[in-house]
Amino acid sequence: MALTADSKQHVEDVAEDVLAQFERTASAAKAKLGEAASLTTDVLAGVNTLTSGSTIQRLREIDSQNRASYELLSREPAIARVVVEDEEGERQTYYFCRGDQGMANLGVISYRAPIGRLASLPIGEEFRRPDGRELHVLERTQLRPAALPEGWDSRDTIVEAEAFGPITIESLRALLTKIAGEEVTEDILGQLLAEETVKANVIEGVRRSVITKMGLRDQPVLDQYQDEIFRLPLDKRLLILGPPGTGKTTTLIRRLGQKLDTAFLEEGEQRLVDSLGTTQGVAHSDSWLMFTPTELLKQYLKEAFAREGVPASDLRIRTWHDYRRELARNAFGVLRTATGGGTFVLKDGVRNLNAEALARPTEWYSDFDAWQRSVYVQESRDATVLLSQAASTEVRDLGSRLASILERASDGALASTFAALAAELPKVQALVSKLKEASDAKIKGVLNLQLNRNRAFLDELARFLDGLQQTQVTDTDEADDLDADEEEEAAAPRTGRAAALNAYMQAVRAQARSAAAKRTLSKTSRTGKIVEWLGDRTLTEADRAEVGASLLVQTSARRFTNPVKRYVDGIPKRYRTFRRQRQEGGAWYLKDGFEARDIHPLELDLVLLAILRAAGDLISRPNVLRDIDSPAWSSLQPFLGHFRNQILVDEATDFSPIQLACMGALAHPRLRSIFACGDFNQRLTTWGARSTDDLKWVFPDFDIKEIAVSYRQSKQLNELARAMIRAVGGTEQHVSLPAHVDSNGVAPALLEYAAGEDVVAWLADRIREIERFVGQLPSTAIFVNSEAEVAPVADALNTVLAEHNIQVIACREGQAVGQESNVRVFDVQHIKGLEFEAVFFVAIDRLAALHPELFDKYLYVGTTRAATYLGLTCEGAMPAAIESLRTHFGQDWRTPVAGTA
Ligand SMILES: Nc1ncnc2c1ncn2[C@@H]1O[C@H](COP(=O)(O)OP(=O)(O)OP(=O)(O)O)[C@@H](O)[C@H]1O
Repeated sequence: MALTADSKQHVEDVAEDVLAQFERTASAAKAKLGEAASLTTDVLAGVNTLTSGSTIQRLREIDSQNRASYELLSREPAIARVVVEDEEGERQTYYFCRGDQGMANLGVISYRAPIGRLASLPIGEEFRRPDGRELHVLERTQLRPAALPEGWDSRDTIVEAEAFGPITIESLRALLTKIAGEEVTEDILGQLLAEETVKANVIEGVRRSVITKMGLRDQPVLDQYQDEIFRLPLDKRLLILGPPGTGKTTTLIRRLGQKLDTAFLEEGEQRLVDSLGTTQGVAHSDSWLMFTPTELLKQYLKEAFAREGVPASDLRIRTWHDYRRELARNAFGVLRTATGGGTFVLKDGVRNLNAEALARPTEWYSDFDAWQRSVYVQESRDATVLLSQAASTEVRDLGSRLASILERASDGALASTFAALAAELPKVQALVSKLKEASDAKIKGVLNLQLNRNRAFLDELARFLDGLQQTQVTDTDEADDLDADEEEEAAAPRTGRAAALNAYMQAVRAQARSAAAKRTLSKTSRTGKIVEWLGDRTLTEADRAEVGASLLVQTSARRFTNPVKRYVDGIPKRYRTFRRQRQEGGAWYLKDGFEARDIHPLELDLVLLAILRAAGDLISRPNVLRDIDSPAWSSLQPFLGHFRNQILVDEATDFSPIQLACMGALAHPRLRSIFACGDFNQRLTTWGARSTDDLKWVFPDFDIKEIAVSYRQSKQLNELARAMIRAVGGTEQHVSLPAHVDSNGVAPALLEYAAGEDVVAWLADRIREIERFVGQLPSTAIFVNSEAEVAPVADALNTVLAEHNIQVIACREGQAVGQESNVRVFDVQHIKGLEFEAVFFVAIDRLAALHPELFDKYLYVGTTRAATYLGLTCEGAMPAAIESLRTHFGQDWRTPVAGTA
């Protein structure tokens, strides 16, 4: 394009300023890199041996941060240049860089700093500096520095000023070089050609860039709405909603990058984060966790995290599927392990939930949680009743004190009950020890008697036990649990005399207890069998009643030796009882077809949430956190290790409200920093959150922000996406295309009544067409309906495309492999959150039959992965649900679509 003479001069001045600034900054950064190395060696050499290891560690950290910043600046001296004017009419030019440190003496500031917002503001906007000065944006340039052998350049620079723009300049260097050429050349042909090159170098508006590889595109400067969101304070519960391609994930990563750097936190936040770091023993930069729905998305985002300088992202981006199992199995003992802990066996395929549970998970959870709280309180009250009826006045007094505390317990306020119970702990503990000593002495007394009569008694018992172990592999679940809390003995010995002693004590206790409670022991249980074997080699009947009574008191009193632990650890077992009761009542569960120990993943979410919230509610109280080492609260300590300063969730609408609440409960209660993004129309799970009400249930103070500029898709594909939402009855959203960008593309292509070789030939033709149009093969994906189709489709395409040396990769199980090729075949279930220049969707009519519940969502998510080229194939006719979209499609990209030519 041609600019006016004034504007041309202006742009040239800008170009000169920019390239000189790049040179200055990069040289200064390089010089610093040389200096920094020797400086650290000096400092460290000067450190005497008394300086603590942590000081040296800190120095090393600072040193490596500095080095990383200088390295970044030497490669990328700036990403934006902004000219502002203050109230007095004074002008100033700022340069902004990507990393966390700029070079203030050269006028380069980090984009992450508050004033970095200038880079995102449109011309004419006002910005108030922290010192109160108002700045008015006059001119803005977005830069992409490139170091060439002949010097610095900036590619596809976007310049915007009050008088002109935005314009895109392919090469700032070429702009300046051509000017010089104009003056010296005498050659008219040369001048004409040069003029044309100059014109081609400057383009009106902003160009869409082609996606050339698999991975989130680099977008160094955000738009003003995204920018505002990523800068919001750390201690917020934020949710960004927006249609596909509006930059939700981009904003999330940018926010994480900024918030991990304590220099950009607010003062209060910095202090809090420092103190959490000290108590938790984990640096703020490591204290985060992000959830994504698929492994593939995690791979896809890897490079974007690296660009942000976020360390070890691999370890901290997790799928809920994996993390849930880890928490439930290794941390909270909900799932069974080989060492004997845990209650349940997780079964993905178990069919035990009814439609109500699936449709109203939050009510289901609330029902369970209210039930389990009241059962806990009721059982504790029952225990105090037993204590109040004991023979000893000491026990009776304790019983009535505990009873009056529980009297005041309302279901919602267990924390104050626990606090009140805490004062009684030492007395309860002393009582239990005293009683236990006495009853143990009695039992050991009879044992000694037996040993005096027969020294081989324990060995004989051990042999009997070995026999029992072989015949009886598992004990019945429920009966044993009732008494299992008898002793909190860690790892009871399993064989030999020690095991025999243990078994003897337990069996005699069980016998005494049942005598006192006037119950009979089950003859078929392990204990029943041992008691039978013992015959009269046990307590006398009179002793049995007395010891039994004491044991019953002990059991009741033990409920109060560590009530918090009892409450939290008892949740899985309470869940099992809840399930049985509700199942009998016909609520939430199917009548039969599953075993008591099986648990569905969505049930496991429920149990985990009850545990996490129970612990989190207590820990969030300042007095609890302060006294976390005291016996009353110390059982909560392990939870601290699971808290993170920041929790992030990408594609939040794929997670159920219960899952989101679990993730939220992992956020440190002092900060409660949660950042999630998603889009209800893109929900690809049957259990995912469906409405803002679901999300408000998770956090009543969720601050929901909407963004609406759709950057990914061409105008044609945007229109198709919107029409699709209307056709399938999704929620219509406000969406607009970026201003000044030529978003015109091509109509999507449709192939009907085709299968097998015909489809492969059509795909191959379209792929070749794209390569011709673009001049290179951009990032291209082919979606198929199942894992089994991935390899055959890739193989068939490879055969056809071999003559043009186009390699097609089969991405099995959602694994993206290698960078060497740009055409990949995926099972459609893995494609959430990704973006490609071209997308083909094979046999979408079969998708309708495969996933009737989610067909429209898969179709919508699949088609919105494409930036420019979209091709759909059907084995039969286009599915009826989207027949109305037919007018949007062409057959290929050579012939224009009817009505749009
Ligand atoms: N401010 C911006 N200017 C230009 N392009 C942008 C901007 N923000 C994001 N993009 C680009 O838009 C594309 C989509 O971004 P991103 O994947 O973050 O969107 P999303 O909202 O998470 O999408 P989806 O809902 O499909 O997961 C990316 O190529 C990204 O680089």
